[in-house]
Amino acid sequence: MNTFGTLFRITTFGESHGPGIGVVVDGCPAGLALTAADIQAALDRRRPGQSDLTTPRKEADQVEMQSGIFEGYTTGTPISLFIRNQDQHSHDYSHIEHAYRPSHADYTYDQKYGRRDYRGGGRSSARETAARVAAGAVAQKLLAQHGIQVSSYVSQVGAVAVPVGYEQLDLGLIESNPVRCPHPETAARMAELIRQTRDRHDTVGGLVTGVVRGVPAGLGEPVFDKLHSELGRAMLSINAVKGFEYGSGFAGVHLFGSEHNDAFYTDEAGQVRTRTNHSGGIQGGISNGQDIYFRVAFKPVATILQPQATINDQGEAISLAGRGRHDPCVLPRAVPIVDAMTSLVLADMLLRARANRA
Ligand SMILES: Cc1cc2nc3c(=O)[nH]c(=O)nc-3n(C[C@H](O)[C@H](O)[C@H](O)COP(=O)(O)O)c2cc1C
Repeated sequence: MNTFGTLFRITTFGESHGPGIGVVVDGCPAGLALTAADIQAALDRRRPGQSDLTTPRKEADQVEMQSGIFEGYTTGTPISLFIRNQDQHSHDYSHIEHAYRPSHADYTYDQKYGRRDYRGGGRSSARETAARVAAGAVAQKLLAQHGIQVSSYVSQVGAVAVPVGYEQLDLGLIESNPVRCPHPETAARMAELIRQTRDRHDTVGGLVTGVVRGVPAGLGEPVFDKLHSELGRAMLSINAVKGFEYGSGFAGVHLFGSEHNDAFYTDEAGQVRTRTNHSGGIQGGISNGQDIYFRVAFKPVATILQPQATINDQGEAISLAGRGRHDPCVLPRAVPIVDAMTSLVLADMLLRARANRA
């Protein structure tokens, strides 16, 4: 399926080497102030060539708004956003026409479809995520109107990790460095590790931490499409993602119930709050009004500029080395993708919550 969401719905289309990539956003309410600049700002955070830490590939990623907006406001009709491909360099890909790149999607696409666009991976290319980022910017505008703020940042690259939790960070610093890590000392060490990895013609993975503030209690669904299961599905649908955890996550198994329980209290303003937030702002699949936070693990991506043993589509052993321009670490560019997928889930749940009570 190329569609995501229930009431706030997106369908993405396009390949890395076709005319472009696009998205149709269905179900966005009318009357939301929206300009191309809102969407462009998000795309500029994802596009290649932003710093020496990302691929030097140049894609301007200019968004064209083709429908759904009139005089600066959404009209309630499908919003169609298109991003033309510019820097395709098809000749970079001839060496992989018949090869199965290790840990990429070539073999599995051949098994499923029996044919594939080998130039840059077609639909398996993370270029598709540009469409999600464009749609996510629309969702983020809707959330902002309801006081919901979505942010995410790089919290680990390889073994270099931010030593404190998100509550102790100034999330206003995320854009203060090219790594998108709001802990400047750690960001510098991460940048150094990414440069060393690039110079060794290798790749390195890491973690993105997502934080959502201002979520009212009551968003989410009780059984299969719990708020955290939808967030997990959204994150695990991003290229190169290997893991998702929210709240205390896997580390919670080290605590006893007496330590893990989030005690309720009512604050001076009469708001229901919890003293700790191991639940990650979600209980029974529904937001409880506390911050939502989660972590997403990205693998070291597959294309490395050094020879690797693999096979071709005839099953013959070959040696393959990546060519061209690739990210040594996709974490800095993954941040706006995590923001987008988070915003899409929450916008959908916001609209669904309106249908919950008489
Ligand atoms: C922003 C971003 C950029 C990526 N760039 C590359 C790349 O340059 N080379 C590569 O091998 N994989 C890259 N990937 C990952 C592949 O798209 C992904 O590993 C591949 O489609 C196989 O899917 P899987 O890893 O989810 O199983 C990138 C992922 C993201 C999120």
